[in-house]
Amino acid sequence: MDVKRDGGRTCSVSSTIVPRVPAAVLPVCCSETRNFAELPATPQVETTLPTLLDWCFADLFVVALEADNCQNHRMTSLRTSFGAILAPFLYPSLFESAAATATRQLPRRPPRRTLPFLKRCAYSTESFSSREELSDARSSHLNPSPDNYSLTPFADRCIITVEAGAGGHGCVSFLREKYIEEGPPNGGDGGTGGNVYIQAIRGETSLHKLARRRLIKAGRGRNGQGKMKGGERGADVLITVPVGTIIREIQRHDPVEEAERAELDAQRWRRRKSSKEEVEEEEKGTYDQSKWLVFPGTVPSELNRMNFPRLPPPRRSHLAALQPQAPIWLDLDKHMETPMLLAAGAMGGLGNPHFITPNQARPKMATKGDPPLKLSLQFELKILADLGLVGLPNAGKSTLLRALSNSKARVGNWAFTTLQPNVGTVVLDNHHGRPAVIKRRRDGELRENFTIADVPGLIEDAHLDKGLGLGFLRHVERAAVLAFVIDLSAGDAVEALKLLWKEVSEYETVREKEVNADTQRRMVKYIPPSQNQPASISLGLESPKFENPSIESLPLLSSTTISSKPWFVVATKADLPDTQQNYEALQDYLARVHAGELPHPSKRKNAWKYDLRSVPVSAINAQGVEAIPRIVMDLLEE
Ligand SMILES: Nc1nc2c(ncn2[C@@H]2O[C@H](COP(=O)(O)OP(=O)(O)OP(=O)(O)O)[C@@H](O)[C@H]2O)c(=O)[nH]1
Ligand SMILES: [Mg+2]
Repeated sequence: MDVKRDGGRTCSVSSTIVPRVPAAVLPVCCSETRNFAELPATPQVETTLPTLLDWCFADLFVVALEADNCQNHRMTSLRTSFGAILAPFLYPSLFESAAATATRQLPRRPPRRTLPFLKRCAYSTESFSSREELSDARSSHLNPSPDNYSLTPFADRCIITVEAGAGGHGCVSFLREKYIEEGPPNGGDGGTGGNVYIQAIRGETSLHKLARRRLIKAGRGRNGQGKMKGGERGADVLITVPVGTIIREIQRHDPVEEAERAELDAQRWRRRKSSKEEVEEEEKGTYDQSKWLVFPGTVPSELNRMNFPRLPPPRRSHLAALQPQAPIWLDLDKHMETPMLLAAGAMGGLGNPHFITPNQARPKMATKGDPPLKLSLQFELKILADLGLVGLPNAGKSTLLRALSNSKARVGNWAFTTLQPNVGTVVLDNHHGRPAVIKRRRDGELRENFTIADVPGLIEDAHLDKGLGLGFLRHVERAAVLAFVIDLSAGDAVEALKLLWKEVSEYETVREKEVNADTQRRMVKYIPPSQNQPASISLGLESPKFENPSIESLPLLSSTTISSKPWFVVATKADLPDTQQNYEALQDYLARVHAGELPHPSKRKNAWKYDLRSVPVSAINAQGVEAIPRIVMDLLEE
């Protein structure tokens, strides 16, 4: 163990050997009763553990713990450095005796579970007047009762029908003025329907608001009016989704596309007509109630005599060019500053002035607004957290999340306490303006925080959809770094790690198959000549069509596979007795995997094993967790 002294003012102890002593006591004692001058005089001395413990435990507890209002700067610096390293679990026997001594000597002090001076990330000390209060607050925060949690509504999948606004109808109207008995037509066009936009924004964390709605419909355009007044546009709709949402099209009903197809068929049909009369006959339109509006009060006999022109060709609004190509496949993995058009509103109908012909100066018909584009979309949220926690049920993932962030995830001593993912944010500067870890993002921006996703526990055969694990593994699939949370008190840690990797690796295989199937789906498709055509036409020579030759982008090949992500192990419950050997075995295993002596637990070839680290923590006491932000920051850069 190295004891470093810096001019007798500050002191730090660094060691891989962690003494089993009440961490609250040790540094405080040192600073209060014995000046640092009493530490061995050489700047860096090798000192034996018993020596240090003797020195610390001589008779110093009472004084130290009573000194609650101590402002000693040295003590503060000591707190941090000792607090960061003292994880009293590797020497249970020493701890037993030390703790017993401490308990004997402390006068009338209720036993405390947590250590008062240990700093926990993102946990402000300012709101607590005394250290005891702070200790109690931390204790209840990290070891809460099962009903002390906040449950935010959460949904990560939903299927929704999105409908753009229908067009408003055109108007049949004539000018009416004094002395003008039969004025010219002046019916306005119908308004265009509202558009549906989508935007991924950072603040959202769940799709539950969308899931409740089922149908999202933009406003219908208003009908045109007399005096050439065009109808008002329909109201637009904006769908906001969390960053990390994937949108897939399941079904589409595009009336304009159908009309275009019908129009194309009709054109071909006309081209083949032999006699001119037949073509002329065809040029004349017929009354179709779903397409035409006639002047109010027109009786059926009059309707029969009316000459309806051919319907105008199908139209799309100019905005439709900005719509994503069909079939929609969007991966909104970045915050969007501006919304993106999902479905453009339908065009409004035409007013009666559009149908003036030399033979018909006062047309008594207008067209109805176009029906809207309807899309059935599947939304899937894959949380984009920086760190994903993977662990067996009851391993202590949620407690770890609470220890690192201000999350109020549910904690309970039974499996499957967590039923939905929780995302916590670790503020690196601890809200004090001084960054605990200074790291920059790739774009040069200072990294002030990182996010952690705690997902329900995995069980054996989770990849066969047992338990809750598989459904939620997609949330860690997108995490930049993975933390495998292993309970040291629950049997062989190495076996637990292998089991977790097996499930993760199986899930990866399932995902790869999905991607391959998707690639197949997006291959160029041969479409035989339209089946709607009359038999006589389809017999003719028709050039085959190829649908979507290059419109659709292929699935993201750049997304890193799970096994190639950087990972580390968080060994929890290290405060419990008899966990030391288990941890040592785990460390040994990781070292051998790193050295290439043992295969990677995922059994995959290009799996990441460059800097395999393990952190022993006691999340319930917030011990050892300080090392995690640093490791995550290092690995995020990989
Ligand atoms: N002694 C000790 N107990 C711990 C520690 N961390 C968690 N626990 C306890 O372990 C139990 C399970 O903790 P959780 O955080 O709910 O575990 P989990 O992995 O989130 O469990 P699931 O959500 O069911 O997957 C709780 O009773 C915690 O108090 C620790 O470091 N030391
Ligand atoms: Mg949990």
